[in-house]
Amino acid sequence: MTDLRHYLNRLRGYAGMRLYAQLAAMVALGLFDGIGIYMLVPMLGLLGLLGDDAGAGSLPLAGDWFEALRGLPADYALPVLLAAFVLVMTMQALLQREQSIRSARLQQGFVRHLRLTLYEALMRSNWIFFVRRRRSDFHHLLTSELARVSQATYLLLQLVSSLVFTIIQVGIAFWLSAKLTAIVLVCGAAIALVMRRRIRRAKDVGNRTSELSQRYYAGLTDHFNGIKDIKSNRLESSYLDWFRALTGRMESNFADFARLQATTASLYKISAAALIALFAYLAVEALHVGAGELLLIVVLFARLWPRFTAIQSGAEQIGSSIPAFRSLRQLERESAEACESAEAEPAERAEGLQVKDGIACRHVYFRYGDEDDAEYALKDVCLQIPAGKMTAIVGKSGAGKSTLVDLLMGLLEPESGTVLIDGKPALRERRLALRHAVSYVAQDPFLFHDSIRDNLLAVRPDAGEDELWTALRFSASEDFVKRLPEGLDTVVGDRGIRLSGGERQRLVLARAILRKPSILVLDEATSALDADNEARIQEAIDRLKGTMTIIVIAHRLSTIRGADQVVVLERGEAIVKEVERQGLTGETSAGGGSEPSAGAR
Ligand SMILES: Nc1ncnc2c1ncn2[C@@H]1O[C@H](COP(=O)(O)OP(=O)(O)OP(=O)(O)O)[C@@H](O)[C@H]1O
Repeated sequence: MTDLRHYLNRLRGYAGMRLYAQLAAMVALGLFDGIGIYMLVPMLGLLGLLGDDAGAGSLPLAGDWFEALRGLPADYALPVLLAAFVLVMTMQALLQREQSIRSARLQQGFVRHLRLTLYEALMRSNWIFFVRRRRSDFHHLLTSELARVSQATYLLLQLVSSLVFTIIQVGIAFWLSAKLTAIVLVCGAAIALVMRRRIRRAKDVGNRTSELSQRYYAGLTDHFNGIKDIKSNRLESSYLDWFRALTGRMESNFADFARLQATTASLYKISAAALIALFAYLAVEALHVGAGELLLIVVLFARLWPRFTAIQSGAEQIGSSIPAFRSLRQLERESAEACESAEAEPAERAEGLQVKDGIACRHVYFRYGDEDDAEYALKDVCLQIPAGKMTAIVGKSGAGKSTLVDLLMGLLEPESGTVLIDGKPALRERRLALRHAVSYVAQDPFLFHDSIRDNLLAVRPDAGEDELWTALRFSASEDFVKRLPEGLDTVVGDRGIRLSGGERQRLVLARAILRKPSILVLDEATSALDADNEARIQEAIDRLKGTMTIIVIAHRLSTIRGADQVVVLERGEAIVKEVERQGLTGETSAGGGSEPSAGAR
């Protein structure tokens, strides 16, 4: 119930007055429909299908109309009534059309609002939020779960419309015959009470649907990301088995829901038949109701009963979709808690913070888990990254190199200790401003499924053709891009799959340089290059020294040869080595682990 309340509040908050206008239109539609039915009896009377005493004369209000119609010349009465009937029905149809369009707009607008709010909250979340979560869950929520919420919104609007319609028609029926309507309503209420349990069962099915589709998305994302490993290790059959089992569970879950709905529909049909029999018996034998009144009540309830069924089935479906809204809300709440920038960055700050002296760590501790016994990835790290110089970070795999770089770039916050930018603590605002000035080239370079040109322009849309080629030249990519059949307009494929690892790395490096950063961070950025290309890039990076702060994570000695200082990390602890200008010799292995011969902590 709480989830439903939150959902309704959210819908009301989004739609505001539009929701009440929709409700008013629904009321008007119900009234028009009721008037249309009400006109049936005078019509049938004028057609001579009902006897005088059993016709409109016995109905409230209709008697006056009927008399007025009878006052008209005989040739005009029926055409006037029929024309009025067509007019009422036309107005109802036009209003219905307008209401359907507005309802669809409201539904789509609401779903877009949810989509946008969640996407924005995710985009504004800090890095640790992403580190601790599965990416496929975001896809799942933003696609499949949102589609379920969209469906629930559609059904909710239908349900409200059915409810309004039903209430109005029941009101009319009451007015026509309070006794008969009371009988039908008592039976209806008894049935609704019995059916309540079925809505709860629908909710259980909905919970299972959320859980299964989340697994489905997570599995698919993992499998297609790792498809090369699967194919090369001939693991297809075990993944197929997993897929068969999960889709089997999804199928039976869906079948459960279909069974639930079909049973509900048949229960309603059976009870409708029993009710009509009881109703006819009581009307004729006990209450001695007139033919006109009986006809109207039968018409009304014949139209209303399917609405009861629709209300029940709509409530079941909404019940089964509400868990999707709950998951959405939960992620929204969690990402709001992890929000690092509440509002859009002012344009002037997009320039980025220019680091003059350097970035420093003072007794920095960091760990990924928030449990007490979680291992520290960085322990008591003290170091200074001087501005305009090149610092290399080396160490064994898992020593904490990427974590340290993430802290220096302001992506992560230390658990204790301080990161200082030009001697001032790197508080949130400064960290965000710093990131505008950073270009980061990851270990696993990422390219969008787009042309090379668009991949480059993604970081600097205003860059001219000359600047693109200069950046490509810098990263030793010019030759291979020129050789591609469509040059800069060649589409690189999903994550750049149509290029070799080394080509991808060089393009990402070109993109990083194109941004003209004041801090360039290279995380094993040349690991996939051959010696020749690496040497060319190394020379280019050497030429950058003095113009920007360069931080490189490296395994190869060749990569750190030009560094001004080397930070050796070992199990999260850092040792800093000043390097003689002539470069590093074999005394320090880039794999880390050797004792420092000089340095400061
Ligand atoms: N997302 C994460 N969640 C939990 N622990 C993590 C996460 N990322 C890294 N770690 C842990 O933090 C420690 C440091 O990892 P980090 O990636 O910084 O090492 P690294 O020196 O960059 O390694 P490599 O050279 O293999 O990339 C490791 O023990 C690692 O297991």
